[in-house]
Amino acid sequence: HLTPMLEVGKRMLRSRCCGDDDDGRPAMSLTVLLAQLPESHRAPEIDEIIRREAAGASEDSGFDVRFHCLPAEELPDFRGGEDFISRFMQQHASHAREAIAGLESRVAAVVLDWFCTTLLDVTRDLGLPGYVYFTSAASMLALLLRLPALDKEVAVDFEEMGGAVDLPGLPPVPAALLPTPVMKKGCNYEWLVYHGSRFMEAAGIIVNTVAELEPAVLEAIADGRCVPGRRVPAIYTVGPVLSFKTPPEKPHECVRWLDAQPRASVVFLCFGSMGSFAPPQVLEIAAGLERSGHRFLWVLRGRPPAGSPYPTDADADELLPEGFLERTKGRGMVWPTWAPQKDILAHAAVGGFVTHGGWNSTLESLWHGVPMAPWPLYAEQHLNAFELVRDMGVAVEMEVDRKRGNLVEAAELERAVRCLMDEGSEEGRMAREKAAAAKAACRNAVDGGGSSIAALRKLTQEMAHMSSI
Ligand SMILES: O=c1ccn([C@@H]2O[C@H](COP(=O)(O)OP(=O)(O)O[C@H]3O[C@H](CO)[C@@H](O)[C@H](O)[C@H]3O)[C@@H](O)[C@H]2O)c(=O)[nH]1
Repeated sequence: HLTPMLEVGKRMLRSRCCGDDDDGRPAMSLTVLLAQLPESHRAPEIDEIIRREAAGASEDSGFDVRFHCLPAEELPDFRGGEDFISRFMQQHASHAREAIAGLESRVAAVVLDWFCTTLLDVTRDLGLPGYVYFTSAASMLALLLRLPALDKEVAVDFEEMGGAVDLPGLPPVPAALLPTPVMKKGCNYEWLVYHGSRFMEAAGIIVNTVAELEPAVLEAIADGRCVPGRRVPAIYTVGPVLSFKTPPEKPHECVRWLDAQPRASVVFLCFGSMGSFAPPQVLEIAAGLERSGHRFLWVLRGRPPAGSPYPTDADADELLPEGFLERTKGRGMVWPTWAPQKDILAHAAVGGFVTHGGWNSTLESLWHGVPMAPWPLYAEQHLNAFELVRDMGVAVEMEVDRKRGNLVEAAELERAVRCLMDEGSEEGRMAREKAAAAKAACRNAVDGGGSSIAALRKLTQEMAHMSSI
């Protein structure tokens, strides 16, 4: 959530719509408030992002960007995860209030990550407009906006209800493809219902999507079809919000390997910041890739250690079938740790992407016109996969057995990879065409007169206007 949100902030500054001073410097600055976990629980990556951004942000955008870390608090009880972040945010509310009230510059608006809607109480008390930044697709936003009403209509678990859920702007969504906490009304369910209702109090909702990618869902939200009878906050589609760093002088090993492969010949497999598989599933993937005959670049991670959601580096020799690396030498590469996904998707040798369907990965793939085969694992990824295949047509379908821990058998992976990559595959051809059109839509959106630039401009103008009242 952090990286795209920072990028949005920088883009808002860059849009220079809050009126330039005479010397040409913009009058708008950005302060990033971070609620911190105690050091014992902090991911080192986060500290690294803060350090890097704090050092480079102002320089690379030429604007005033500051970080303000709120004092670390004792952690609320994590049992079950339910409401954890909301309670965490409640603990930080007074710190956030003090920090915002104590800022030297006049505050135009506060933008809250969508997990932090609890802090809308603070912005209301301070008389400031509170916007919500939404990190996922408009389809997920539509579901969350509709969830408080849906919750009253459906007394049982959605899973038990079976059938499909009517989500305006999308084909009926099978209940079995709803995000896990919604489907089972389990851990975090109440928390999602809570956010869905609080979104309605926001001054506006900023969404990391592109108007042209999800037109029907966005229209349904704007028309009030998700929350009948109430005025929905303005939606600002500002995506794709991707931050690109200048590639390193010495290309990454994965990129150098891709340099030696023919155009659009490699299928890339990567499963986000938290995706990893149990050893039996790894064997199925290996068998499927081997039998498909296609070239592949596979980011293989090891299971997370106890207490952490993040995978470890994989021990490829231990996990892979005997002789696999030998047999696939030359046409396959297994990368056992974090990979430079953006640079890989940008490479001309990549022709398809087997992805967990996280929204950032999806946008990165579409930005480069790479068609996908989604393999959803958790969060809202099943819904994303449904939208990518059934609505946008930028992906081919892969059968994922959700009842058996999102299992994909070797034969099914082989079929899906062939479908995505074989030259003669009609389904693959269609997905490639749609992905190419999506690429054009993404690039147009952030071009001079594009929809995302226009939305950013409108947003910053609105903020400037409100702060001057
Ligand atoms: O080896 C890797 C693995 C991941 N990435 C990057 O990590 C990010 C992953 O983001 P995303 O695809 O959104 O997946 P998650 O990290 O799983 O993101 C969470 O947040 C997303 C946005 O809300 C949701 O869509 C997801 O379901 C949720 O799991 C992307 O920028 C990738 O390029 C790498 O660079 N190298």
